[in-house]
Amino acid sequence: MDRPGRLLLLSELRVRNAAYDVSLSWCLLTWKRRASSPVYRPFRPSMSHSVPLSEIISVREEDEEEENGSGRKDDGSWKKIKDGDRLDGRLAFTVSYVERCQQHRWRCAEVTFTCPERALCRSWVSSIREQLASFSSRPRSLLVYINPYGGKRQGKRIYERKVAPLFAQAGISTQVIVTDYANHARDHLRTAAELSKFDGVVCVGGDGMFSEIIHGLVWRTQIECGVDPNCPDEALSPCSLRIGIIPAGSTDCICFATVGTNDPITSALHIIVGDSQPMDVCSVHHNNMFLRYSVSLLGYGFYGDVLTDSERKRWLGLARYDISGVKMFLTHHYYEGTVSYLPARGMIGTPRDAGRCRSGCVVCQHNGQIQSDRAEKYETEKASDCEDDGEWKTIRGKFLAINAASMSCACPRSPKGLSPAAHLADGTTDLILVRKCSRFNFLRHLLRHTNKDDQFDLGFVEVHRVVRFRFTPRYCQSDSDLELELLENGKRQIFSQICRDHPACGCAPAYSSWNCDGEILTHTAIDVRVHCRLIKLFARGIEEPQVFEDLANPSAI
Ligand SMILES: Nc1ncnc2c1ncn2[C@@H]1O[C@H](COP(=O)(O)OP(=O)(O)OP(=O)(O)O)[C@@H](O)[C@H]1O
Repeated sequence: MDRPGRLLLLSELRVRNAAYDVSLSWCLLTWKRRASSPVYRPFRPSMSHSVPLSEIISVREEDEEEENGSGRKDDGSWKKIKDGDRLDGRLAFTVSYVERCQQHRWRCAEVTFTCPERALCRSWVSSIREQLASFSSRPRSLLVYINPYGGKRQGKRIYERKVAPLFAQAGISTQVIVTDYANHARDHLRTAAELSKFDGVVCVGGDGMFSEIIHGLVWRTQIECGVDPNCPDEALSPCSLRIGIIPAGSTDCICFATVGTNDPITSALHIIVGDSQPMDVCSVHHNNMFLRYSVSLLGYGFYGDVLTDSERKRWLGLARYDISGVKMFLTHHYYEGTVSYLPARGMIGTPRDAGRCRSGCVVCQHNGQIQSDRAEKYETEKASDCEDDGEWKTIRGKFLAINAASMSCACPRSPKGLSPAAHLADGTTDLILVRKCSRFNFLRHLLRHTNKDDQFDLGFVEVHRVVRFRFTPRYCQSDSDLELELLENGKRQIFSQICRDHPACGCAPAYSSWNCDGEILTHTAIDVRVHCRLIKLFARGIEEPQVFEDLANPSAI
């Protein structure tokens, strides 16, 4: 069998009139400048470049016009060719590849090689094309949904100008649907979409649009696999199609957490090279009735109230979140209820780790394996109480906020996010309980989302890594629960309840709402279960700066 590093081609070719030794192996394309003089030249550009084949976007033979220096590109546009770039009638080919820029951005770079003979040029082009065609993870056909009203209403323009040309260059065929109404994409995916024709689904929009896509895709997968989506105890079947996100919304939190930047070109390149990032999805039920899926934040209390209030102020644009945030902070409502949860057992990592979920995360890999082993065991043993072999814990109290973060929820506004050490694909969610405290203390907690201090290192905040949880607001608790509480707390409690039920007195409301990835849920009593690695994105997680720098400057490797 051939070894991965085996050399496929080695030739002396020219790049900008300089001689280079160019080699092609199964994993790398390398071009190294031939030493013309032994004199040390510190300011000369790097002498050696390497590009992983997996990051080559396309290769094309230069046409006659370009060879003759007329400078016409394949797509009909014109580009400037400097004198040194003129190819003087010799045959040449151009390789487009991923180049890393600052802040996790990717760009498409090009290098043109000039060959001494036509046959050699053809051999190079066909060898590189053969290698690219052998990458089975690369999508060939994509179903694209564009929300024309997301964010600044630039979705269509962003796709047409920045993304479609790259897909065409990489030879990807597309079916594009511009949505006509909210939930158009979800409904199309649930029923009409011929999914067998595609290798992936692309969402051009924000987090709300992404949520539509997963609701359509996850639902469709369950129906096709015979799983009842309304049953909270059923393990959901993973979706086979990957999802790409081209950010064109207002916050684009999911894109930021999985790619490290909100940049349409970077996202398009991750799709083209066929990246794959698994991701957990939480199902949210109320009494055996499916409500929604969530991938980022479920928030009751503060974050639920901010969303509810901001929805009434849509006309204010993005400023509505800040205004509602300040208003809800000053209002300082707290809510009573019971949280029960199933802690994550036998897994590595805690919500207070210093390490972060990054590309190739070992915590996700380890915990994901444990979860799939358990799921297999469950399948073979069919143990009805498999889940209950863990111990449910219960906390009753008054809370300013109850948050479940299935990912860090980092975004440009809050670079650390609500739970900085949360993982994308470890099968858990971080349950954060902020108990009733003074406004000053709550402000301290909120400010820690933006600075370096540990936001959980406060007496009134607790955090648990869980695989399932339930919440019941106080006034949904059973009569016997309430009687017990009243007996415990004495007569004063009865008057407080009467007061709360009486709107005229203007005291705090008894219920908040759940903010589920930016949508308001219709019920407050919910049952949430994490489904490990239910979906996959065309992404690779945020790359560590070290990896990033090494690959950006491969000659240094
Ligand atoms: N054609 C359409 N007309 C009206 N609404 C639509 C249409 N297509 C999609 N939507 C809805 O628009 C909502 C918002 O879209 P999207 O998430 O793309 O942008 P955003 O809200 O500005 O960004 P973010 O969610 O990142 O803050 C989504 O909930 C989606 O269901």
